[in-house]
Amino acid sequence: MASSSLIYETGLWKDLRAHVEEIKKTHLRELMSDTERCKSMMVEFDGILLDYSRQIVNLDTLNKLYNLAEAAHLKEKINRMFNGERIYSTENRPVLHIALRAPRDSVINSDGKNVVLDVWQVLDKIQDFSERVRSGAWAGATGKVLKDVIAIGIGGSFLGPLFVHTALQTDPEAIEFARGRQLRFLANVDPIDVARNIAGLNPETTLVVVVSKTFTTAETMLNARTLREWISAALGPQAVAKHMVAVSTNLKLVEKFGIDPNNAFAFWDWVGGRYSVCSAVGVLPLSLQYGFSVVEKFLKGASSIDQHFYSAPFEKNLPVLLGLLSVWNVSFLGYPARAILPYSQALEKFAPHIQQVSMESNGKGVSIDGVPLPYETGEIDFGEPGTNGQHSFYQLIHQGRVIPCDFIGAVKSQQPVYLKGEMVSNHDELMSNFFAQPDALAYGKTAEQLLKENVPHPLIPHKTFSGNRPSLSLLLPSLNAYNIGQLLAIYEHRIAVEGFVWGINSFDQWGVELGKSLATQVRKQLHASRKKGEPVEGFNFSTTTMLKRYLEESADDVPKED
Ligand SMILES: O=P(O)(O)OC[C@H]1O[C@H](O)[C@H](O)[C@@H](O)[C@@H]1O
Repeated sequence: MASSSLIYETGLWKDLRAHVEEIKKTHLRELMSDTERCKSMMVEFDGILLDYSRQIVNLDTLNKLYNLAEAAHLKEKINRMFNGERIYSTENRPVLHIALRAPRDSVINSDGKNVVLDVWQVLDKIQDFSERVRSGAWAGATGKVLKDVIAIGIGGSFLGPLFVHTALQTDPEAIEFARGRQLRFLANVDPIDVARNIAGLNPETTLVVVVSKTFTTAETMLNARTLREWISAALGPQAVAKHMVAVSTNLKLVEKFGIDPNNAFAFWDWVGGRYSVCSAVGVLPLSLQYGFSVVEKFLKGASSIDQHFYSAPFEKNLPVLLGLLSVWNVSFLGYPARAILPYSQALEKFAPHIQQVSMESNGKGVSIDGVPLPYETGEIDFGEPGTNGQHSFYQLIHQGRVIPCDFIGAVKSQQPVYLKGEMVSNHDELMSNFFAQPDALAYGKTAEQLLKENVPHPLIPHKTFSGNRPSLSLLLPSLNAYNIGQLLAIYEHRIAVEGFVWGINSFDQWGVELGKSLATQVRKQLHASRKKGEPVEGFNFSTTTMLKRYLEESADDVPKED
């Protein structure tokens, strides 16, 4: 129980609170006119430029935030993570996703064991297996090349790999390696998702990868049984051995399911589900689709950020700066949401992935010592690629609620288009918006400006923009596998920084358990009512009414078993 004091009780926290009034006196328009200030808020590392000058901060704010980080022992916490200490206290585990992308010759010890050796043993196995599948040396039961892969998994065993796959899909190098192959993801227990995944696929040419850290997740296991049946029905039960492999930390359950443990790719309990995309969870399906060499570049990009995060001083450290700014926005300025706005269709699945990493990590109600928090943690993350989002929810961001925005853009497009006679290239057109939106949010538009433009008086209030809406911009050189790895690691570590400062455990997720156990109760009831005609019992009036109606109206749809 409570052993250390909350960061909230420190003088530094109170000092930052008091500082809010001060900073709010200056509009972002004025803050932006201070070139020296803006210059100091541009930070570059390994080709990535961060511009946070449109945050509602001055140099004083930053110093106060660095002091807060010190009071929260941020550096020590980062070191403890990198040293393999058991910082995931509620399950007494280390948090070592950084080891998943560490160079082969590096040493990261956990309990006196160099885990990098284990990591590379699995990476080598993935490389070998994916090359055999891709070449046809490992073929399906009827001798055909397994050119299509369905990866079954949910949550952390799905969102990260989906994000990276979506991002690589149009990368010119990755395209070459993916020719003639397909990768699909089956996550939802909704049978519609099964139907969509198998549509147009032939079991003879399909490899199913069951991805589950625990190998107990209800959705994943039911989907795995469903696709096992799909393969068996078409090719006979013996075909399963050639058509199904697994990724898990629980190799015993993999075997029990009927998958040869030799065809299973391990990872370890020191990898959190939502931090597992660099383990076999992501590396296996992505290597099957794009070849191991492309995926290795992705790992290298993440590793570069790991080193930077570990060693750069706070004022030059991208994840630390981003994390501290988030804490500032949430805890002091009182902005509970964050919009993730990549100006690239390739990053279409970035916001959904970060949603899990961030909201499952930092949406907590107690401190790491179990003390109820007197302040809120975590952000409400959402986002869409620009420019699509502009035509959807930006209205609210410009004139409604204040939502700090992350603008993410790339200098080079994966798929440039230059049309004759157009003013600019298609990528320039996209990026015009990337550069314009942050200023629109920061500066807004005043009634005086509108008057000068002869806007009719009654429309002036409607066309006025208050401005003073914070954002930050990340400009990447391009969006190849390496850059995608960098981006992933920046956000992973940013989220850890926030959790470290808030003094919470960013690595557990007890909040998802209650719903799961209530679903078990409902599942039992549905079984008892359908199979034995038992009445609905033990639920409140509302749930009972809904359940009865569902059972009655679907009675004819469920086939009777003998
Ligand atoms: O990989 P699995 O063990 O199947 O877990 C899949 C997911 O389910 C859980 O409910 C957790 O909330 C997620 O963090 C996890 O990634």
